[in-house]
Amino acid sequence: MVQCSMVEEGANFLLLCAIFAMSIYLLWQHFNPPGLPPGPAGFPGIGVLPSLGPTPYKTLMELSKTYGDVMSLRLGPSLVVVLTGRRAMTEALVKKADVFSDRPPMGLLNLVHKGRGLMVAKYGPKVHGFRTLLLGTFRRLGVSTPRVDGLLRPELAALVAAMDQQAGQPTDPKALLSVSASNMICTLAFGKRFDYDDVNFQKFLGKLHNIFEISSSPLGFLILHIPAIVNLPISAIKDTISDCNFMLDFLRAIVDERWLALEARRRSEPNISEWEEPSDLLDGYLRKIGGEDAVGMSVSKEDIAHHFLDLFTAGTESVSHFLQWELLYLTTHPEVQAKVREELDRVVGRARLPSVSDRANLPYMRALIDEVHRMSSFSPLGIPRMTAHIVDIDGYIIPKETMVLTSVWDLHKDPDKWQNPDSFDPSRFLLSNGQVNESKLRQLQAFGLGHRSCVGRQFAESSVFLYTAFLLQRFFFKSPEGAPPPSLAEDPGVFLTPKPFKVCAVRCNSE
Ligand code: HEM
Repeated sequence: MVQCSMVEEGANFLLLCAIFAMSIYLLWQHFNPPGLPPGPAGFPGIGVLPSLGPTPYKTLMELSKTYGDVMSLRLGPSLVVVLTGRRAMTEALVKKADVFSDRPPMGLLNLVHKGRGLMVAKYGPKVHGFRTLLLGTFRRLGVSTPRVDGLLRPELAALVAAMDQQAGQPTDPKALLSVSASNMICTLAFGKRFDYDDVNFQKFLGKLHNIFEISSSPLGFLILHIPAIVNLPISAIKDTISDCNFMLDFLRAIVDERWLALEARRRSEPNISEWEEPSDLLDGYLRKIGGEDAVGMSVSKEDIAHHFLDLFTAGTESVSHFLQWELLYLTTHPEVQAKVREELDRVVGRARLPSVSDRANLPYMRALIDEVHRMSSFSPLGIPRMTAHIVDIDGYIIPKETMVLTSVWDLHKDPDKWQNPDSFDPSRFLLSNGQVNESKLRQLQAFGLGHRSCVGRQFAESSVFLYTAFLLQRFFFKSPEGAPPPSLAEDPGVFLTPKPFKVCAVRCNSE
């Protein structure tokens, strides 16, 4: 009897061991399915997060030299695939766009949008329809044509006046550029700008800034890879959600006011097809309410508020970051500044205002703008994507719902593609005849690729061009007298900003 129960216990023990071993194997299989792209091993639960260091984009660039253009690793519990190099990015984001166009859950923004909005929504007919509506309205507003000059000039004039008030004294340009970039989005969205000292607008900007700070901070990085963190009682998270809700209320109020005006107009002029082109984005969106377009998409006032929140979060800081980097490079490279102003003086002069139609005749200025994009690479890993279903790339298997990062940093800094990649040299984008080298430009990827590429790109390009031309037509930018040269190193984060610096905007004397 005793012998029999010992045999039974032994068998049970073996069975338990077998079940345990099988569970471990299945778990391992679940987390490391066969055929994954190669990559560094990490620690259970946290993956390689601790070894990424303060500049993950640089660490990932180094790792890709060992593991290749398609690399997999774990950041926190989530499986992440990192694409490096244009070939791998085009293969995934363009050729297999239907699989690579979702966004992973982005903690805070998902909580705020609750399924609405554009930037964090899953790709499908609704996002496609909204992007089509947005791009169509941009076209009707003429954002890449001289029609946009008139729309943007009041804000450019206000920025120039604010810089004049500084009277050439050393000033950190960050706050001013941020309020101005935000006003550009207001102009585009609602056809109006706010005074820089408007109390409500200041409050709105403060909230926008807070959202950006937390998204770009290490906490933002952690939330992206361990979304459950948003449920922890962390005051910064609660504050950000309430900031987003404040911004939504601000936008809802504007949408409601304009909706009432539109309804009144509809009553007096019922035939909308006879109306003139929309005056701003909101006008274009509101005219769609109640109707359905080809993809069966209807628009509500609430959709509009959520979309506009995305336009502000995506559009304000990107343009403001760009301009901060541009001023920093112009200040530290006076020879480049002199060259771009010489071209501007020759082509536009000082007697008339620059127009987007001048862009084609200012190759050096275009090259300057592209070199600022390359050097700053302020979104060094793009905005994350997620696979919609299982897919193969280069013979590797990438499971459904895998986060995908694009190594923009590597693309812009690879010494095999760029001579002296760390030196600021706009002429790298020019041919020997002084014209822009279009094939070199195609190596840049500041605005993403495929179905989820930057929807505001044309507007961003026109505004950045007009800012550059307006400011350089009027001011010399130089470092404060006797101050050490400002650092060109980035403040690391999800989005890269320059370290705080001061600049003197001195009026050009011969106007
Ligand atoms: C210098 C300026 C800008 C840069 C460098 C930039 C860059 C980017 C990048 C890299 C993405 C992600 C693309 C991808 O996933 O492939 C993006 C998305 C986006 N951008 Fe921009 N952007 C700029 C300005 C703007 C402006 C001014 C607006 C609004 C008017 C805007 C609106 C958006 C939106 C809504 C998305 C999300 C699109 C989607 O998920 O479908 N951006 N941008």
